[in-house]
Amino acid sequence: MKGPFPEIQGGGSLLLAWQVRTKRILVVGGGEVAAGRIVNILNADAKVTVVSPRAGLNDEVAYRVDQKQVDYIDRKFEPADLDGVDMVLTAVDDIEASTQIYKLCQEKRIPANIADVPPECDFYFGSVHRDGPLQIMVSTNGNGPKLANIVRRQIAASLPYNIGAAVQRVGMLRRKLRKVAPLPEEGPKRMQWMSKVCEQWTLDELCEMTEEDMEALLGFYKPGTVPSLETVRLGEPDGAYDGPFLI
Ligand SMILES: C[C@@]1(CC(=O)O)C2=NC(=C\c3[nH]c(c(CCC(=O)O)c3CC(=O)O)Cc3[nH]c(c(CC(=O)O)c3CCC(=O)O)/C=C3\N/C(=C\2)[C@@H](CCC(=O)O)[C@]3(C)CC(=O)O)/[C@H]1CCC(=O)O
Ligand SMILES: NC(=O)c1ccc[n+]([C@@H]2O[C@H](COP(=O)([O-])OP(=O)(O)OC[C@H]3O[C@@H](n4cnc5c(N)ncnc54)[C@H](O)[C@@H]3O)[C@@H](O)[C@H]2O)c1
Repeated sequence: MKGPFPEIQGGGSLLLAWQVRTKRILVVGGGEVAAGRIVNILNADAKVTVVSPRAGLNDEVAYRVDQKQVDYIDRKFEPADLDGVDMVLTAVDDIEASTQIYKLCQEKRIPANIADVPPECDFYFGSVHRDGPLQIMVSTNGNGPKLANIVRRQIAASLPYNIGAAVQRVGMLRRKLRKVAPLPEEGPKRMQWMSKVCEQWTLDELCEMTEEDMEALLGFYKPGTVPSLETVRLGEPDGAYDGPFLI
């Protein structure tokens, strides 16, 4: 009999939004695949070291090195390169070197992705859509990377054109709200109110919300009720309010 709880569907992977801002990531190799990996991890503000002989660098990786967007070691991988490293990504055209690096990473318990060698990956990459603070990742769990790319593009095409901007505005409003209602015990009410704003306002309204609108909206802050953008712009609480809820 089915229980009331979600059924477990094993065989997936754990999709996370890994915060690598303060982490050191070693990229082994400087070809086309490495170039793609480097974009992904620089977009996540990681500290990046690339190790690869200069002759093997493609134009994009050479550009990142010249611009000092990454630290660079001009030679083949050596085990000491793993010192102080939090994550390793390899993209080399040398299967034996890859396997050796993966084994060293396992010994040192450093999570590693060996490009295109699934059994030697602690985690896979996915196909990612990015629009400002919004990221959507599609994984087929190793079944069909090209299909992941196709699904990702289809999802992206179906999104409202301004969704990234809406997410960015909502983030700003949430930070401001936490200043207006900072107490931990206000958390549940604050969260309910924020959810209501997201549900009641259209995406277009969320996007066009200026900082002035946000300040005005927060002047109306009262758990359980959210005024319309129109009301906020009129600047006066409507009949439903017994005045701004000031903390
Ligand atoms: C999503 C993406 C992210 C990225 O790499 O950034 C990614 N591969 C991408 C493209 C791509 N890779 C390949 C093709 C050729 C067409 C085809 O085979 O379909 C294309 C298509 C293209 O180039 O357009 C070849 C390939 N890839 C892997 C193998 C080995 C194997 O399957 O055994 C082989 C076969 C080699 C061979 O046959 O010899 C393995 C992996 N590739 C993964 C990720 C992980 C699983 C992700 C998932 O299942 O969702 C995993 C397991 C490990 C990893 O590398 O992390 C990126 C698309 C990004 C985008 O465009 O949006
Ligand atoms: N390019 C693709 O679209 C693609 C698609 C599928 C699979 N792959 C696989 O991904 C891997 C990398 O592909 P690529 O296109 O980036 O290769 P590439 O030939 O462009 O680059 C390989 C890089 O590895 C470096 N390298 C080789 N041995 C090294 C070592 N011991 N230490 C440090 N650096 C070393 C080289 O200098 C070069 O920068 C390969 O295994 C390839 O088969 C690539």
